[in-house]
Amino acid sequence: MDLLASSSAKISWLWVLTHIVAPGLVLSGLYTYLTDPLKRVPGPFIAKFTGAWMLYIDLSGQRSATVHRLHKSYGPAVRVGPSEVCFASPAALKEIYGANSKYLKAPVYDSLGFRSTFTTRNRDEYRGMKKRIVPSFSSTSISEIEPIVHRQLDLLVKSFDKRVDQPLDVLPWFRMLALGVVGEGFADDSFGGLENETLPELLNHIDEVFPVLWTKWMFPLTTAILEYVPLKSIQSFLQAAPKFKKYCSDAYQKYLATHNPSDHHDLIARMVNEQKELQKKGEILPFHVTDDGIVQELTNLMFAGTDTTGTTLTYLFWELARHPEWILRLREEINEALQGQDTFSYHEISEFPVLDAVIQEILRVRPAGPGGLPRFTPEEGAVVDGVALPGRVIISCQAMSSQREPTIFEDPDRFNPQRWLDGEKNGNADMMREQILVFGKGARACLGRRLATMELKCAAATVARRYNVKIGSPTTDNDMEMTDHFVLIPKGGKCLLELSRA
Ligand code: HEM
Repeated sequence: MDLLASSSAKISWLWVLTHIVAPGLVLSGLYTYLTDPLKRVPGPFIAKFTGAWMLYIDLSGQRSATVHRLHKSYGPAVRVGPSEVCFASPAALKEIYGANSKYLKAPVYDSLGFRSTFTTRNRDEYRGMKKRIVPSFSSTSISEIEPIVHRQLDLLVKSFDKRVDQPLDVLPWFRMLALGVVGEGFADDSFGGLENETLPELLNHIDEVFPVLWTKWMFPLTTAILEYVPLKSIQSFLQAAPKFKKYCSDAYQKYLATHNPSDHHDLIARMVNEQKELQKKGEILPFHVTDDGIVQELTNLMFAGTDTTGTTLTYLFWELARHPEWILRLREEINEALQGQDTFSYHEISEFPVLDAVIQEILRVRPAGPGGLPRFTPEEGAVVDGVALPGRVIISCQAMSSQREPTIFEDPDRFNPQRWLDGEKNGNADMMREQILVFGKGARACLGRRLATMELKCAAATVARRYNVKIGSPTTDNDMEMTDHFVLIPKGGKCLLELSRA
């Protein structure tokens, strides 16, 4: 009797499975497929169902290279997840990032650093934050930072002089230069890298900040569990973001102890003065002028201005080592104009054509931010480059693809500054510049662009004038393969070159 009952129970479960569950799943899959508003957007089959495959690619640092390959196979619009589409066309660039864009930053920005101007998605909160830091990026403010750039470059050259004619990993040196500039320029603390010729611990934490915040955002449960795992390496990894922030918090406290903000007009002084004004009026402080808000803004500026500029300079001198004719042309241009003058101001060199072409080309072919800048479609949906999208779809263009558009850049993977010199003569330069996304575009474009350009040009002129550069190890080209975790990172984590006095 019992046997009969259990076998009839088995039959009925099997029956339910084959007659109800399986057809139900097939029908619901079919319904999802037929009603899927993105079904006509080409892409890998798996992307219709999940974006998880992209997480793996993201973690391996291959996102921008993979999306670039997908565009080559599928065309200018590629679906990479159930509600994520990547674009690569001039029309999409204009639509998504152009003036008066209706697309807000996507939620992933919550994990791209501390709460600050860069990460804020809400339009009104963003306006308040931006208003407060914009004056620090005016041409007057940038010219006030210029002496810091030259001072840091003097230190760099002193260190390089001691290390000529031998293989040298230039990556940490250019990172220390970049950190020194933004550190002293915004937080009144260079963090001592080039002064002590030692990589500040802060730079090791910067490396880990993005992966930590990103892991927390993507896998909150796993991260919560990891917090209880008593392994030193895991705990140190998880603590990277607070440790990094602590350096900026200490610099802020040191500034307050040594300056009277009302006598100054730098970034910290302006924020603290606004804080005091509001306190005097008895008003509630918005987050961005609280002490914590100020420290978070400073922390993000260190993040935004260090590896971007440091990595660009590293890639530049690697490309110059591979194309020595360009370092010679650069030196010739500078020496001819400066006529034996030892020092120079940015104003004197900023318009040099070869220097300008070399910098534009390195930013094009080795963009410090190669990947997509994700935005969100509004609730009512949108049409991007002829593709109809429902609301809340993540859309993006990436510098890696727009800056390698073969119809605009001949032989797009090659470092060839000549294309910019020719472009200025034949009138194509503006069209080429339209494709450049390395600093973003539109209302959310990089506020540090002017500062970064000044720093890149001064550093390129100083170093190219003084040294010849060659590849320092048979592994260098392999080490310099591009990987990215939002910011470009050489795969090998180093760049061995050999400098010799010119
Ligand atoms: C080669 C150097 C640099 C590159 C390639 C670069 C790239 C970018 C990009 C692509 C964005 C826009 C991100 C988006 O739309 O999602 C951005 C935003 C930003 N960058 Fe840079 N950046 C560089 C240097 C700097 C420096 C030196 C600073 C200042 C310390 C800085 C500060 C900022 C800020 C504050 C924003 C946020 C702008 C906003 O949302 O209004 N950047 N940067």
